Amino acid sequence: MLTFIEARSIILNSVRPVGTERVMLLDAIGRILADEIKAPWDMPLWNNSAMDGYAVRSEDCQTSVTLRVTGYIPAGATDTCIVDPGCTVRIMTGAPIPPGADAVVPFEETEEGEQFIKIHSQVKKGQHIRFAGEDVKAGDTVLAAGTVIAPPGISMLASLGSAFVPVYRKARVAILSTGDELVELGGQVSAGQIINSNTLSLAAAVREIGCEPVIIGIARDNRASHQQLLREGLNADALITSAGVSAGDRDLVREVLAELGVQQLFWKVDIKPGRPTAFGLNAGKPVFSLPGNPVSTMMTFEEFVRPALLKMMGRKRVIKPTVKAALKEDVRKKTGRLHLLRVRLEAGSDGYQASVFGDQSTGILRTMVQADGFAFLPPEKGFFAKGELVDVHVLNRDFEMEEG
Ligand SMILES: Nc1nc2c(c(=O)[nH]1)N[C@H]1C(S)=C(S)[C@@H](COP(=O)(O)OP(=O)(O)OC[C@H]3O[C@@H](n4cnc5c(N)ncnc54)[C@H](O)[C@@H]3O)O[C@H]1N2
Ligand code: MOO
Repeated sequence: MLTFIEARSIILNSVRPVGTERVMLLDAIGRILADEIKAPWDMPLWNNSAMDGYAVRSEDCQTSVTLRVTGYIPAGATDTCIVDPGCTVRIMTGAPIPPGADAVVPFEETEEGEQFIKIHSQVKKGQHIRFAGEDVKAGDTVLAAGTVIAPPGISMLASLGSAFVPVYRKARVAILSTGDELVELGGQVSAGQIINSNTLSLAAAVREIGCEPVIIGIARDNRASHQQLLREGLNADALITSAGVSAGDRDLVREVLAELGVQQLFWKVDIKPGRPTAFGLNAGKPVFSLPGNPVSTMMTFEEFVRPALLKMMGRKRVIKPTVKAALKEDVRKKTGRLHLLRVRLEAGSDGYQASVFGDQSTGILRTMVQADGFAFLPPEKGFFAKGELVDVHVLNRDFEMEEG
């Protein structure tokens, strides 16, 4: 059977970015830049003051000096005035440095009179001036292709006049649940039935990473229903199904996918949970068949589907960060399979600690709701002592934030 790493590699080697589009700058937040952005001009465009104060000629100010105030330049001024020897000009932060001046003295370092000011400290040439091009030079690459666009990137693009930005398109991801026992949220739940939560957890997970979920519905446990809805799902950029992939009598997903031309690349991975996971390609588009237990569905999404979808949207870093964490208690497991345990994390001065705090059965949703990460317990070992370091995939970093 395939190992976890082998299965994930097959998936990641099979997917490609879905394509690009241009969006308005504000809509680019959180998206991935598709082309590098070069600066069309210097930033700042001209030498300007970094302080509210006086623009001076530094050579005049090597000892205590009195200077005549001959002008005033606010930010945004278009006409400027020359600073002659023995003179100074009042200047505001962001205003252009006037000809003649080569330094700025902040108000606090002057003694201000009506028409004269006194400066007692020595002034260095260039002090408190922001020079043209000191931040960015025309032609510099300011954002590389593949950058996740965050507010600082938006600021840079706005400053350089980019109203529209080339980004990777959002992948459209079809989601199909399967099973006769399922009822849609809001419907009447009779004996033997359960609410279709997988569609919603998957749609939420898909949306959380910036893809567009396309909810296909529920395929019932017969061939015709599977054929109709799987075919519909195959129109999207990717298809995720849940349930119907293990050894049950009515586990039809793989069979019908094969009939529809999907080439299966693997079925079954040596992990717990998630063993019945299958993966295939339909004309280059990925098809993920995840096990139906809601916990297994979400864990296999996190570990197999999420990295693939991120790659399809142009992301380079797609695998969750791994930290080493010390187990807070002894843990036993069967040997033979890689086990992914839902753990809570604590960050202390000695590093991370992981507690296996709840029932790890795949039927227990509550443990999933409270987990900060998945601890990876390797196949060959059956006992892990308290204090032993294990690899943990961090689900989110909220546990490291402080209460306010
Ligand atoms: N003989 C074997 N039996 C099972 C195996 C096996 O290898 N051999 N694997 C077990 C494992 S592990 C898992 S996981 C499950 C997964 O099987 P399926 O993917 O075929 O899923 P189902 O059996 O249809 O459903 C499992 C479970 O999840 C509930 N479910 C399904 N869909 C949804 C949904 N959309 N929303 C909420 N809950 C859902 C379903 O009612 C079942 O309780 O198979 C084991 N058996
Ligand atoms: O692999 Mo199943 O996914 O153990 O619950």
